[in-house]
Amino acid sequence: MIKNLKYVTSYNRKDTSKVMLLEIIHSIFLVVPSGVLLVIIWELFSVHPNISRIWTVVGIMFFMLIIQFIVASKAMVTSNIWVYELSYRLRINLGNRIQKFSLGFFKQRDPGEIASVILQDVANFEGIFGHSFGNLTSAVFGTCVLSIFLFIYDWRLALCLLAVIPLIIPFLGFANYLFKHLGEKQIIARNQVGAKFLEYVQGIRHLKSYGITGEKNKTLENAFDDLRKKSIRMEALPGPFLVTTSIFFEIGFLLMIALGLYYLSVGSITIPVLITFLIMGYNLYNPMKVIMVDYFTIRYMNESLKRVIGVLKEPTMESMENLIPEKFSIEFNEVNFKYQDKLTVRSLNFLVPEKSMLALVGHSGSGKTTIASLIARFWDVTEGSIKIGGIDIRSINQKVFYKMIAEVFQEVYLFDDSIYNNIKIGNPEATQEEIWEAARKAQVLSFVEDFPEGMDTRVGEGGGKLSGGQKQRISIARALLKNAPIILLDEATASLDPENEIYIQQAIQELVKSKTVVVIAHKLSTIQKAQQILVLNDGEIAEKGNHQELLNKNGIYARLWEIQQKSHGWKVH
Ligand SMILES: Nc1ncnc2c1ncn2[C@@H]1O[C@H](COP(=O)(O)OP(=O)(O)OP(=O)(O)O)[C@@H](O)[C@H]1O
Repeated sequence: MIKNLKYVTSYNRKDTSKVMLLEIIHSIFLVVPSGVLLVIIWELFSVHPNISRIWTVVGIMFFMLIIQFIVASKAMVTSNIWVYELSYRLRINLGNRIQKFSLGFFKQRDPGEIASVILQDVANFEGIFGHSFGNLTSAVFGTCVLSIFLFIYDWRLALCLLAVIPLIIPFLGFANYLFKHLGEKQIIARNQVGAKFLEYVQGIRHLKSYGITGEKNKTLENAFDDLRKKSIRMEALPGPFLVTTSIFFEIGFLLMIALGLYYLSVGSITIPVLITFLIMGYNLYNPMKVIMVDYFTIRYMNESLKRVIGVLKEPTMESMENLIPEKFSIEFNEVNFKYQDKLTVRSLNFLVPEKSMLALVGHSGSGKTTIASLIARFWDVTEGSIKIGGIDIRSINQKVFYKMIAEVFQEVYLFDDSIYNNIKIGNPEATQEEIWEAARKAQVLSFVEDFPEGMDTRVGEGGGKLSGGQKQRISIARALLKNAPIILLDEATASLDPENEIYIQQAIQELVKSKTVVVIAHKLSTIQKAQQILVLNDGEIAEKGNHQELLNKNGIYARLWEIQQKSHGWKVH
């Protein structure tokens, strides 16, 4: 826990020391007035009380009270600013870090989980740490200062009060153990609720269309129920152990009274000392109770912090050397790739010369999308290397790399903005003329003309107000505007109506002109002109050549070709 707190507070070391110092001063001024109380009691019990001395002490106590008030206010404001500053930095760092993760990271992790780390876990840190850090610091120092006073007055009674502490350690240890494990489970359940809720809201359209909102709602209810149970367990199970520790404090206090009375009876202490112990002794335990409660909340917060730091420490995909290629050939050298432990593509060796087209063909699950994703560096290869223009893609400057590649995949994500702005994403610096030109070439204008607001028409969340073919044409326009030298294309013509299909084919012809193209082909008729075709089988290259060479081989490709010729428009997978 200390390590995690050190990690976070390192964002603002200067203010951390300042807050600690203020809290220490605050705790000293909090307990010192009760320390000088003995002087008043002493005077009151003397035969001739020195009233002016009593007033001086009262004056000192009043002065300390004012200082304590000023320091406490300052500590509160400073620590709040400090904690909000730390959580602000945490959020910014998380945001910056997330930008550098492989795109594969987002496919692997639940978006709800990532969101809950940024929103919930950081908020947990902010809420708990701001409140408990000051309490804890002042309680620890308050206890130390108070103990020193008590030891000065009578070390035997002070020892009696403190002797209960070792007895409560095993109970605290056990409560701590329970809290850690149950807290971990509660946080997982809480994040599950977030993730399931997000999934439910995002998928509600499809759930409704299949009439299964009720079933999914049940899953959501189960997640809520799980969270309820785990939250109750987390609060209830360590509770009895904490209550037991309070009983030890009461026992310690009673023993101190008994011992004090005995010492008084044998003349070993005076009445003022015993009265001081009765007042201050009870106060000694209050900060300890605060320590216990706040310690457990801080432990709970630590579970959130662990997750935040876990995300901050996830490996990023930064460039090793920041090189910039001048040519745009693509070369695979002995590439193997595993998703987790599953070897998905193996021993891939091929070269796509600059400005030529490579088509990937194969049954569903044979590895076509994985190869395209590896070129786009959604993931890094497990073994071997991929080079662009002779440079390992891991050594290419990241910004340059993402500008070099344009993807037109089946899944098109459009922002809830105008068609014009959605195309502009391809190149935010493009002029109005360039955007209209891209829209024309990608056959976007041919459907935009039917909309009253034309290019200013809002497409709705995720492009929900457009058809699949229309969305794809916008994504081609984006790619055209990007004018990247490498195009990764996932042909999705099978689900489109004939009119849309013709438009998209025309748009693609525009897009791939003079580019290095890797196309995931579903209809073999569209790739006859490709310079190279790779036929994949279970992640390996089964056949390689151009259309005619592969037909001559009379293997898998020739069979697929024959099937597609017979059933016109039939999809390969
Ligand atoms: N994110 C992932 N995590 C784990 N396994 C994956 C992941 N993505 C794909 N796979 C697996 O890798 C294998 C290859 O998948 P890939 O998507 O590359 O095939 P494909 O040839 O493009 O299929 P399709 O034509 O159906 O899109 C499949 O067995 C698939 O289950």
